[in-house]
Amino acid sequence: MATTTGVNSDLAKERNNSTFDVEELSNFIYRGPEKVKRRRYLHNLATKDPFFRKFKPWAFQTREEQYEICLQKHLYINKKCKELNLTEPVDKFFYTEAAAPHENSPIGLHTVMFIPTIEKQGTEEQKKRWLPLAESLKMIGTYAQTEMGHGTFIRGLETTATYDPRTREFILNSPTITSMKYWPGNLGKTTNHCLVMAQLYTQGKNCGIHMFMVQIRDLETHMPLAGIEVGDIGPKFGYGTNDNGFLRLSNVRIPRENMLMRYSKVLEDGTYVKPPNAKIAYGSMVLVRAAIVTDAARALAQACVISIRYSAVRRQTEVSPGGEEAQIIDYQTQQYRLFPLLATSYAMYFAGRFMYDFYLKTTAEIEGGNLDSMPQLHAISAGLKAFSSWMCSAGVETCRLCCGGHGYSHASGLPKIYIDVVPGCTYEGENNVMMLQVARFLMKMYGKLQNGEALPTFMQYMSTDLNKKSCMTEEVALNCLVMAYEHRAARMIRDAAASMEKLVQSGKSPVEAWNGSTVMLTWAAIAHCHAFVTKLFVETVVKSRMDSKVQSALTSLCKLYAVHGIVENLGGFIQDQFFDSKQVKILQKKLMQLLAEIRPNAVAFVDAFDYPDEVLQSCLGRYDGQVYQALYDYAKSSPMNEKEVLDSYYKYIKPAQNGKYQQYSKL
Ligand SMILES: CCCCCCCCCCCCCCCCCCCCCCC/C=C/C(=O)SCCNC(=O)CCNC(=O)[C@H](O)C(C)(C)COP(=O)(O)OP(=O)(O)OC[C@H]1O[C@@H](n2cnc3c(N)ncnc32)[C@H](O)[C@@H]1OP(=O)(O)O
Ligand SMILES: Cc1cc2nc3c(=O)[nH]c(=O)nc-3n(C[C@H](O)[C@H](O)[C@H](O)COP(=O)(O)OP(=O)(O)OC[C@H]3O[C@@H](n4cnc5c(N)ncnc54)[C@H](O)[C@@H]3O)c2cc1C
Repeated sequence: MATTTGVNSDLAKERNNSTFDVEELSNFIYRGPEKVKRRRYLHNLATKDPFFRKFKPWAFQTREEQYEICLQKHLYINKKCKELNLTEPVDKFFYTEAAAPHENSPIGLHTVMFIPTIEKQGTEEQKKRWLPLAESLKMIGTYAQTEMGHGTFIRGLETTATYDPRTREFILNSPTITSMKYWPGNLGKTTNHCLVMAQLYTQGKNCGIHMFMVQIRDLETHMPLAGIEVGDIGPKFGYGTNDNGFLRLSNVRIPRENMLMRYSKVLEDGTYVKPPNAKIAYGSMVLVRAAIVTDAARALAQACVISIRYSAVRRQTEVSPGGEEAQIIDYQTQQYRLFPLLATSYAMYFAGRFMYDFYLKTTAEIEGGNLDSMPQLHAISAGLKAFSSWMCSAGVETCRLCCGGHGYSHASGLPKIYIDVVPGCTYEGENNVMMLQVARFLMKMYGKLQNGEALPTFMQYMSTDLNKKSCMTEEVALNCLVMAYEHRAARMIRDAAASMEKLVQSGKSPVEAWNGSTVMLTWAAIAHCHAFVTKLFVETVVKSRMDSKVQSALTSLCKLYAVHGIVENLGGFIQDQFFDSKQVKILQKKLMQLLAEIRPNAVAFVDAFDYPDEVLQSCLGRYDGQVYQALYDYAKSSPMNEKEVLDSYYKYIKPAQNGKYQQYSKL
């Protein structure tokens, strides 16, 4: 019988049975005890602040309330960050995730893209002019690139910015319905400025897409300015807190100084000066792609906390007649669905950590004028963004399904996490398109390999001997697992290249050959990302200093990640007999062993993520495991239960019971 106070006894037992100290693992995840302390301090500041608790729960809010409440929260967050002098992105991230969990900010684009784009693409003079206004929210901006007709193919954008040397102005226009800006976050009702990506025309020539600062609303009245039509695009799958918008520009004139001119320029007479690399203008997308990796990992980690704690508390079905009902976490099928996701959440956390460090290092080089690493940064960020958002979105959905009926309720907290993470598969570059960008990079690397040229370290696995067979023994060593992933990726890269070559030899043009091979190219890119993430996980557990018990437990989790990925994608690993059937059996057996090995530590692994209940906002994922009382309280708090008898009973049900349907004939 479950108790209704204190910590649920099953959950308490789980915590007693773990083989390692949870605090030690938290210290490892968040890079040391000081950082754990800091994170807790920031979480506490938010969760204990009565301001954030005064609103009704998100799931009970109308769309308009979702927007308005979230706006208040984020403006307050902005104010508090200033008061508390929280300037580091990591500090802001932790404070915000606790203050407004999975509630996409109506000023988010201002922070995540508008300000960074000015910082990275603006001249010193432009930064001086705009950044103080943006910091004080006098200017609230967004990143307006996508149009109704074009999101992926940005060279095909239709918005025009035509330079008029007589007035030294650009004239912006949306010449067609499809050229209307559509989707930019915060654009509909919140922002008064936006950075508009438009085709630059000067001296009668098209110079490609460039960024322009455009004021769209009056700074006092907030009314749209002349030539501007702007609004909210309406309800979406999620993101109700965000006013994604549309924007139509008709002969809007802006001064020449409003083109972002750090790299490309239009001189007063209209002369165009090229940037050192045309793709440098895509930098803000790279920043957000890099951030999405951590964001996706966080979503899956929280979903795992909820579903694994719930699985430890939930009992269902007598295993033997008349016996006690089992904890659902003891069903092997439940473990098979959840534990690999637990492992994936760790893998993605480490990938996010790597991505963040790599982004900072590479952009520092770019800022210093060395653009050599731009292609690598683009390939890695595009690949990890797509791989992580795919894996984590699908994983959150599986976590929800693993919670049975209660997972379908907003009380679980899982739908909210899902609708927040899944657009990551689409925005900042649709995932298939991003994988094809990775494939393009891989094909270049393959060409270099063929020419005997040096490859960057992370691509050197491509030179592996593809006739070699796996070194896998009963021990299932980590290095053999990494080699398997690298072998599969190297083979798929070669096969995709061969497919293109064959098509070219058959008389197709290179473009046709590419299009005829995009499925194989995508397979190769996914396999490459899978190998990259697996290797990173293995290196993290093998090379990092940490408590020995934590290391041993984390090694099992890492092995599960790698073994499960092979078993689930077996075709790709046995296509060239890399593994023989005996080795496949070893791997399948190992997978079951690992599930059992991880079982006693499952709750400890999720506890180590250290998410307070206020952040999870889940009746099922509570630290104390008192899920049933929480579900009951949640149901009672539903606005549908405020009245015992709803007005609709008198208006519709009662008349229908009396055979009266006249009210419908009025419609
Ligand atoms: C333990 C860890 C815990 C620690 C916690 C740490 C805390 C960290 C704190 C910080 C985290 C903050 C987290 C915040 C979370 C926020 C995340 C959520 C935010 C949500 C907001 C999202 C809002 C969404 C906004 C948008 O969607 S904006 C619009 C985005 N649009 C796109 O992405 C469009 C996609 N299309 C394209 O990019 C391009 O069209 C294309 C790349 C597909 C093709 O481009 P193009 O046509 O120009 O290409 P070509 O064919 O001409 O040329 C190809 C060559 O160009 C190179 N290329 C392309 N792009 C780039 C690039 N970006 N850089 C470099 N090079 C590039 C190609 O490589 C080709 O090169 P080649 O010719 O040599 O082969
Ligand atoms: C919640 C949300 C927030 C957003 N916020 C912003 C924002 O703040 N600012 C902004 O500018 N934009 C924003 N966007 C827009 C977003 O960036 C685009 O939706 C995204 O880039 C995908 O473009 P698309 O919608 O045109 O899809 P499409 O390109 O039309 O994709 C449709 C399908 O076609 C396929 N496809 C397209 N091109 C190719 C190709 N070359 N090869 C193979 N397959 C292809 C895709 O894989 C996909 O399956 C947001 C979108 C969402 C959902």
